[in-house]
Amino acid sequence: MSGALLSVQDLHVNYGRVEALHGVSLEVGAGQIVSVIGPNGAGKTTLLSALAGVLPSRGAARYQGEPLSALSVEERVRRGLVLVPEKRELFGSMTVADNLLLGSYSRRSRSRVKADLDEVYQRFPRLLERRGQLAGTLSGGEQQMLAIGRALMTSPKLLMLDEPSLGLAPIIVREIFNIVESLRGSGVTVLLVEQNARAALACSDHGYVLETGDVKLSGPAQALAADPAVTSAYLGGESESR
Ligand SMILES: Nc1ncnc2c1ncn2[C@@H]1O[C@H](COP(=O)(O)OP(=O)(O)OP(=O)(O)O)[C@@H](O)[C@H]1O
Repeated sequence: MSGALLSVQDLHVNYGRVEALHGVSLEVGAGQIVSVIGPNGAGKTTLLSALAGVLPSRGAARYQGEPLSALSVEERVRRGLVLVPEKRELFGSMTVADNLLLGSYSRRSRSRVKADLDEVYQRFPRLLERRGQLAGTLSGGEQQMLAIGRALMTSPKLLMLDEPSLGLAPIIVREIFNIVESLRGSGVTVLLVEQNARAALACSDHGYVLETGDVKLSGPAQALAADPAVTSAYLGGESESR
């Protein structure tokens, strides 16, 4: 894919002497939703942490055509490469509104912050209702919405979501994936890491299967969801159309 927003080639990441990613390559085109699916320990979180710059890596990754290695963690965020981590990392003793405002800490214009906040509340009416509530007292699904909402306050171009469905009831998972899908219409590109392969592939354009630090399969999400190797390992043995 030429002109990809993110292009990763032969990415290696080590934890000490143990290599966790053995040369991962992937591309994310502007406006796409791209999923990385795979089992526990496959290296999904490691991949996103390396792309966010919080883990050192080797290989060639380019974001907006520029070598990622030249960009600090802060510079990546400033340019719109934003990670919503698996553990959500909210400030539990601060209110919903204050957590959201923390996402806009680098913004100078108050009117822009206000506009972004209004947009987040429009997308997540539940956060508006609970704006004065302490983040630590929210349900798991609400906390995930807050984590995504806080990331949206940074005006991301490429939002990297690490297992947004983790620990959530199926009905809430559907709500979260509807939100992810709605981001496409807002010009936000998404790189989604998920163990819930069915839900992830159903809302994605393209998918990669990561196993023990290697990309084992990749292709259009619909084709992957119908691939017997994927259905037997990740989709409970049945192929299902979108
Ligand atoms: N801080 C660490 N130190 C040493 N090894 C680590 C560390 N973090 C992860 N690993 C190892 O790296 C490999 C990839 O882990 P990673 O957390 O990236 O997988 P994952 O696909 O995100 O799994 P999960 O879905 O369980 O979060 C695993 O073998 C894991 O044990």
